[in-house]
Amino acid sequence: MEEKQPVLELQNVSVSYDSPAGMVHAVNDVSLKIYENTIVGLIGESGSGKSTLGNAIMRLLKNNAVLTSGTIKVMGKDVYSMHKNDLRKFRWSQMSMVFQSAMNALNPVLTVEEQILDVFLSHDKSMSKMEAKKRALELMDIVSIDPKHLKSYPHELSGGMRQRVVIAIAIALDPKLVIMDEPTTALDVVVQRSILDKIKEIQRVKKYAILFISHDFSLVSELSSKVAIMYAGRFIEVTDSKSLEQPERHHPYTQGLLKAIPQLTAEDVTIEGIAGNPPNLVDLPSGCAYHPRCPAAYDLCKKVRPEIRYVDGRAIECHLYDTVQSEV
Ligand SMILES: Nc1ncnc2c1ncn2[C@@H]1O[C@H](COP(=O)(O)OP(=O)(O)OP(=O)(O)O)[C@@H](O)[C@H]1O
Ligand code: NI
Repeated sequence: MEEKQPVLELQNVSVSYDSPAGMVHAVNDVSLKIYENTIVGLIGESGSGKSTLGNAIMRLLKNNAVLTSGTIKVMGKDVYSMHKNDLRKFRWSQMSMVFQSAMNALNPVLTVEEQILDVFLSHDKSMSKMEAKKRALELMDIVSIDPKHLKSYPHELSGGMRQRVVIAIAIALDPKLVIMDEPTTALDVVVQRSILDKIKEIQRVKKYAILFISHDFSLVSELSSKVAIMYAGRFIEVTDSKSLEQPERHHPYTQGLLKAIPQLTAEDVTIEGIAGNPPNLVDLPSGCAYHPRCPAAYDLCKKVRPEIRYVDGRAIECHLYDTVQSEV
């Protein structure tokens, strides 16, 4: 049987920033496939490389960043071998991103309607203003914003509404892949919940492939079917979300993160954080980058970087699991 084409395919992707302190190895050798109608979560501590990867997929890296290895394909097309003009059409129509803190980056001098119309009219020169206005109204309905706010300026809207506008802009052209970088982080819990429910609802209807970036483990595992756990730029584990209900047979870092989630039902609600800090990405530790913080680290971990092993269907980079099985 012919294998279904992934919407997003990352193959051994690495990204570095050129900085005065040296090369910052922000993303290191990550591989992942996301198929249509699925949400994959990407989690990791601050500075682990999540946004860099999102920006890399969109080919919107900062000037001092370089894709040092690997390929990024969206709908089978290599994003980095695309001609600039094709890329301009491809971006937003096939792949889009809700950028971290984007709700604070809406243009303050344009109304919501002007910003949405701009997306339609800049991508489809043949679209009439009438048609674009009709589509903007439909979008407002999808993200549940009263159409009267089309005439509002961003500062007149609440944070939750601005975030809905940003999501509306990202899905305006009905892309196949939507990257959402911490789309609810700055919002209070109630608003966060309503935005999440909205994302789930839109995803169900539109069958998007979504890469959902967050540092909130419980939120990500609720929303996604699969989760990639990033540490020092590497996917140290890629697992189905369901498996996260059991703390056994995961990467020690994943286990540390799981322990850090407050268990509201448990009698003992002490939260154990992970001791230590993430490594300096200019000068990564030898062997496994997690070894200085890992309670289970032994000699080999300091010397040799672990290859991926497949443990109960999870891809784990850890020496504790010594049998290197092939992917089944
Ligand atoms: N323009 C830049 N120049 C140099 N280094 C950078 C630049 N942008 C990011 N970095 C570094 O790259 C690493 C990864 O950053 P990135 O923003 O991708 O992390 P993140 O996982 O998204 O973090 P957060 O959860 O805080 O958003 C960090 O060490 C950061 O300091
Ligand atoms: Ni980020």
